[in-house]
Amino acid sequence: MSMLATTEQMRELDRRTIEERGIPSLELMENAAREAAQAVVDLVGPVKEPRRPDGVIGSAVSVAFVMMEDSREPTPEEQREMEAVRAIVESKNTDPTQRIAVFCGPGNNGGDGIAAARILLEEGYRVRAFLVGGREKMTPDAKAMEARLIEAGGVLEPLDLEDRRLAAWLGTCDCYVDALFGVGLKRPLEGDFLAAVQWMNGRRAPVVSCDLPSGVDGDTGEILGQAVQAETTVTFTCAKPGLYLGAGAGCAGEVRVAHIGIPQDLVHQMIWRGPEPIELRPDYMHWNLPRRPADGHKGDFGKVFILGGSEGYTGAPVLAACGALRTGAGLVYVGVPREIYPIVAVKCQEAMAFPLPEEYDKLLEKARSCDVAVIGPGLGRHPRMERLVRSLLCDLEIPVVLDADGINALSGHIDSLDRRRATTVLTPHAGEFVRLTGCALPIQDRVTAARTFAKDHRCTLVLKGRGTVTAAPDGRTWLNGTGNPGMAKGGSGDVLAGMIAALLGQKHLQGPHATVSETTALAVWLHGKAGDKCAQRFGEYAMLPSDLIGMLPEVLKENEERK
Ligand SMILES: NC(=O)C1=CN([C@@H]2O[C@H](COP(=O)(O)OP(=O)(O)OC[C@H]3O[C@@H](n4cnc5c(N)ncnc54)[C@H](O)[C@@H]3O)[C@@H](O)[C@H]2O)[C@@H](O)CC1
Ligand SMILES: [K+]
Repeated sequence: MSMLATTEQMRELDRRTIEERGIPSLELMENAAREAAQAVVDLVGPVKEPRRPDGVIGSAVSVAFVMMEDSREPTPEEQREMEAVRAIVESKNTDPTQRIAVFCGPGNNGGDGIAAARILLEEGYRVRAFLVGGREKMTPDAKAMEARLIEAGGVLEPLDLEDRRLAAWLGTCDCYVDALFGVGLKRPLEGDFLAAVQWMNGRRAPVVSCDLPSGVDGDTGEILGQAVQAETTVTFTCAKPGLYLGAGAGCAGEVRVAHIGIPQDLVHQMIWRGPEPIELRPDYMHWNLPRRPADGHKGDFGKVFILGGSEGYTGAPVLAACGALRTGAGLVYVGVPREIYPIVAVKCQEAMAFPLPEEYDKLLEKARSCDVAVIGPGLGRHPRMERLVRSLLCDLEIPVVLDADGINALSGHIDSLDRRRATTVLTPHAGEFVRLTGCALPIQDRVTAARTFAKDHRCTLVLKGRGTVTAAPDGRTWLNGTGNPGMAKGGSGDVLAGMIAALLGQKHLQGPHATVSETTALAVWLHGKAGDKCAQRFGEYAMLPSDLIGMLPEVLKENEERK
């Protein structure tokens, strides 16, 4: 399922499941815990039986000796403590049964952790569950899970990281479960919570996070204080936007969506058919690009008009043109300033470069003869060019993809966008978005920022970055899960602008269900997918935006409808 739920929607969904459908909250928690426990088992493997010693764990033993901060002789009591710590560390050799530490917060996320601890204990793992924060804050469900844990022979201990024996045991763990906070996180982590997060992040053993990596804002991906770096995040019922946005995406590891017994019809009613759904990716094509009509000719697959380029930026319009051609465009025209025309013309094979005519009307006529325009790649910020951009926006009745300096031309002139009679897709990165709107950096809630802009200005807004957000004027929103930091290089955006235009220009791709925004989100997904394949083949350091274009045949072919 690719629908995402906000933290507020999740709370409402839980509430209605319990109150209206009579499904006990403990049952939901038990299911959630079972899924989290399974993720732990997947990481650490089946329970190992105790076996004979086969040597000393060298690196771990040194833990015992770090205790002495100066070089004085240890007191007898310190000596005993060191021996005890050493014994704990060495016990891992005689008792290889996997050790799991579960860090539980006071809320229901903590309840999930306590229940997961019991399940793992019953399976035979060495498990210790720790409560972080005061007992007085524990929810009734968390307390009920504690009672079940005790019944199963376990105990919920307070977490004291100053306790050297405890720290030594924790250091021998094979896996940590992070059940500090889920959708109830309200403010930055501090004190014992922060210390627990830092502890987990400082170890090599993997972390399984319940619902969200603690410290990640589920709606925005913002890090509140610090956040757990998870190996696996088992998120319940629906994934949350914060798992794909910004820094949160970097903390989530592998995201697994676990069904915990919330009725599907309720999920459909509240999330799928909710007023402003957020999707992880556009699903309408079921990941198959429809076959090109057999009798189609080049005019049927979209004529793309590109306006861009300036002295020093001769590559940008060419990258956009190649991106468009490799995404199926029928004909691509590239209009560039006369002084760089000879350079651009040499770089173009299939695309048709032309020098910008002196007369505006001639340029307008040329653009009007096309199905879609890309305005902006490498255009520069000369006032004359910015005026030209605004005039074209006003006069052109074909869809326009506005990128880079095309977007900059709107700052202080947003009315040029509002007056448009045809569709506009804007593709700013954070810096361009800030210039356009005057909002402050960093943009904390990128989903809301993109949505608000798209609704206010009746356009499609693609806010690029980790977890690119595509927002439609009707409130629908897509988050993108593909892509990687290797794409953060000048030129990647030009390729994307060309790709979006190519898909918008191909009429057979747009049926009753595929809106401009949805098609745009598809281009974003394909672009990221090409990036991921480039990262695999060339590595994130070396891959180039032109490699993205080179990878498009593979990506598109994989997604073409099979014969
Ligand atoms: N019945 C339900 O509602 C279910 C809830 N589930 C789990 O419960 C979670 C939601 O539970 P809760 O609403 O109790 O929320 P959490 O468990 O995420 O946290 C809420 C508690 O943390 C405190 N808190 C928030 N930020 C803090 C901070 N920075 N420092 C210290 N304390 C802070 C709050 O005051 C509150 O006591 C979900 O994410 C999910 O993991 C699942 O068990 C499924 C069923
Ligand atoms: K968590």
